[in-house]
Amino acid sequence: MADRRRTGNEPDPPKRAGMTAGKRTPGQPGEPGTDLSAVREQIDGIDREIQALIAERALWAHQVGKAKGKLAAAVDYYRPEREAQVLRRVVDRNDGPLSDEVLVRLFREIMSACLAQQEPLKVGYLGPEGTFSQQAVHKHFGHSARGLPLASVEEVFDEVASGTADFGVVPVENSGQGTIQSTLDLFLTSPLKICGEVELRVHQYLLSRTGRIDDVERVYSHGLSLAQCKSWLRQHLPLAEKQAVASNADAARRARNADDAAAIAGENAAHVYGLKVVAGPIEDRDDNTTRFLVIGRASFPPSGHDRTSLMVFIRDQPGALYKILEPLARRDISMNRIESRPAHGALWQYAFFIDVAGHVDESPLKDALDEIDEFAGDVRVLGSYPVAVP
Ligand SMILES: O=C(O)C(=O)C[C@]1(C(=O)O)C=C[C@@H](O)C=C1
Repeated sequence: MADRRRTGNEPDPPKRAGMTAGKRTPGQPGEPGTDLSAVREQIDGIDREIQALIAERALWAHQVGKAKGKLAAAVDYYRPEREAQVLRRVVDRNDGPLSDEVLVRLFREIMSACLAQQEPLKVGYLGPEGTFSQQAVHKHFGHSARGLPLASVEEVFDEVASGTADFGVVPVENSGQGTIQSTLDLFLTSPLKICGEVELRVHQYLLSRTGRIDDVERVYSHGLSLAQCKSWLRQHLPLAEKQAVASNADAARRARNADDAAAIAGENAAHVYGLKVVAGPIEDRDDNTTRFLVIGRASFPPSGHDRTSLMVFIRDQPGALYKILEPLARRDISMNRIESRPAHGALWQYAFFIDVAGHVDESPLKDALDEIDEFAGDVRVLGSYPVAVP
């Protein structure tokens, strides 16, 4: 490819050319039927159009960058609310044959590449490479973002807070195992904001060097992954020793060093660590899904379909929680999560993590929070962010 680095002085993006000449749709009169070379000619023509349109879109996205003015860094060009709106429109327009998920993935990659024209985003996650957290980074930010594998979820918080990473992606709950308390607790002392959520269907695989189940005497994995495959393990490897380690990728690394060991991890860990798939998917529930939060240093405007995470400190007094929840209920604001954790620093005080529908800058949530602030106090908004697009 020719070097087309941006100087900021490029001409305005070109006017759209009409590009549908000669295009046919399968099943319509005049289409080439099953004549292979004629069908491929159609595909070649469409590819030319797609490529020209992607290039044109990239020019416009760069123009948007210029419209935003001279900003400090790549992170300032990122607009999660706008990306969510673009993706929701993709889903609304979709009449098949490709699934919503596939089209969303393709458009995310296009936006990711468009944004990286300014400079790729740096996104911290629980490493090493090959973890589900890394998959969540790719799902949300596309492959043009630069992933920073870190040693712990705590380190992800630290690197985002210090500015080394623009954003971080941290696991917060699993459909079968519930909330990951250790992640929630980090919000108690962190100033960071939640600016997105990612839902990832998690498929677990048993991986080993030999690929033979009869060789397996030890199984390594993250504690949560072992729990997600408990029945399968009981049925197929009842005698093997189960050992919880820091991450699934760490498990894969260990399995690489011994013929009698196996790891439970995502299928891509097999490629990253040179292991064979013994069995999979082996998760007990076929809807096994992990929800991740995107953490950053800034708040973003509404996208039209948002969720807000609140942290509420409650003293041990009658009706304290009711006073917080009543203004929400009276306004029909739906609440899809409430979780209590001991508040750090004071004995028998609790922090409630509450997820509600809506954005803090919009009614009715804004009015409810104003009322709660006046009467109940001690409510921290962890962030308002677009509801995950599939
Ligand atoms: O619309 C914007 O603000 C853009 O910067 C363009 C664009 C896109 O490619 O559509 C790129 C990055 C942003 O995160 C959101 C959208």
